[in-house]
Amino acid sequence: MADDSPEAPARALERAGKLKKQQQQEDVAVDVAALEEEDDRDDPQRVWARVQSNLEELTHLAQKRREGATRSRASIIEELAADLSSYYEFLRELVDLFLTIFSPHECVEFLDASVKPRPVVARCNTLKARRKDVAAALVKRGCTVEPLAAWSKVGLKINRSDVPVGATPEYLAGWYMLQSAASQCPVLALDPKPGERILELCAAPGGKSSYCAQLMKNQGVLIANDLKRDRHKATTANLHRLGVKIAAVVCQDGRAFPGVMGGFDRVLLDAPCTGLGVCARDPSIQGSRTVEDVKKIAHLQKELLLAAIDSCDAKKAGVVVYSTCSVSVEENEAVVQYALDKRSVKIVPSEALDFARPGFLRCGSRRFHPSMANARRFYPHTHNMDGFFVCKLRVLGKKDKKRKSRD
Ligand SMILES: C[S@@+](CC[C@H](N)C(=O)[O-])C[C@H]1O[C@@H](n2cnc3c(N)ncnc32)[C@H](O)[C@@H]1O
Repeated sequence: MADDSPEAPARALERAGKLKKQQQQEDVAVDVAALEEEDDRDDPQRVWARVQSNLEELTHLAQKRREGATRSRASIIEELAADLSSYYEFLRELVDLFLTIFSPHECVEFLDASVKPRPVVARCNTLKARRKDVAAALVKRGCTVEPLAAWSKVGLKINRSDVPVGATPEYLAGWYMLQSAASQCPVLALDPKPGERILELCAAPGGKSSYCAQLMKNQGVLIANDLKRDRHKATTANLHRLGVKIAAVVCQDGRAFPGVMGGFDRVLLDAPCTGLGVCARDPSIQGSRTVEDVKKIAHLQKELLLAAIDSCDAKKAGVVVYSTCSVSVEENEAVVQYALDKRSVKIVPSEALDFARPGFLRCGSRRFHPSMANARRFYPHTHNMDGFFVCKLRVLGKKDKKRKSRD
């Protein structure tokens, strides 16, 4: 029966008000639940647990399918990539890129090692001191040191130090340079000899150039070139401190270098790159580098590599070493393959670097020359070194080879 008493409108209003309030409370309750759910999903512990369970599921996918599981490999990888991106704070597109290089399990190992610092390494400068003297001086200053590795005669790993090792009197006197283990490898591949003409095309701040001068025993000619004038002060200061007497510091765009000087016995191209192998040193890389950056820089790297080859003395079968501190295939194997297609060069082994992983012969739909196995890849999770790529080329003849097929 309809309520037509005088109080009816007031009661109806009150009822409506109560209903509205109840509805609002329910809405808030729903939102809080949704937020809690979302927070829980992003909770690092839960994300990590999901990563582990997805890796487990991928390992036993066939068996799980037989037992009735219905998730596809693609959907597991999709969730894994999203979780890895949130857990390690890498852009999602970078995680996708790493998943084209590594298996899912290895990708997790790589990311985990990538965000942890690498050991501090002193490269002893044999132009001024012996390794045992450097070691003794550092120990006296409260450092704990050990030889870097069997492949290095000059590296010292500094495990603990009570003093800033970049400011000791021995450092200032040029007895050693702080240089990561991986950074020393391109120079070992180049193998410069006393009396030779050596070019480093992208040399600032001079870490690798000074190592070249050391192996050349300060005999020969060393050109340390870099595009960026503001970086030259650091190069000059380092070369001076380390007692290098054979270097000229030059400021040219490396792409135009063959028009400036040529006829070098060996050329090192330690190319500008995205730095995807050295994220621990610069954490901003993981949240800012994009796949578009990789493409752009690969274009520059190809131009620089052709210029490095053209700066060599083709008659003397010159040597070019190409290196980057990136792990992307686009900046490494693809750049070298471009040079193989455009110039008369072949990839040769870098014997000193046998311990590292071989370059890729394929990645996704890309195929590379079989000799790419002579290139070397270094990773934080396998070698406790920066992510690096090193490839040694021998120049076979004059430029502009028009290849029809890969031989
Ligand atoms: C990876 S760093 C070189 C590090 C150096 N080899 C060392 O060991 O100390 C790359 C260098 O390339 C230089 N660079 C960038 N574009 C260049 C270009 N077009 N020509 C020459 N140098 C360039 C940058 O200024 C940067 O110093």
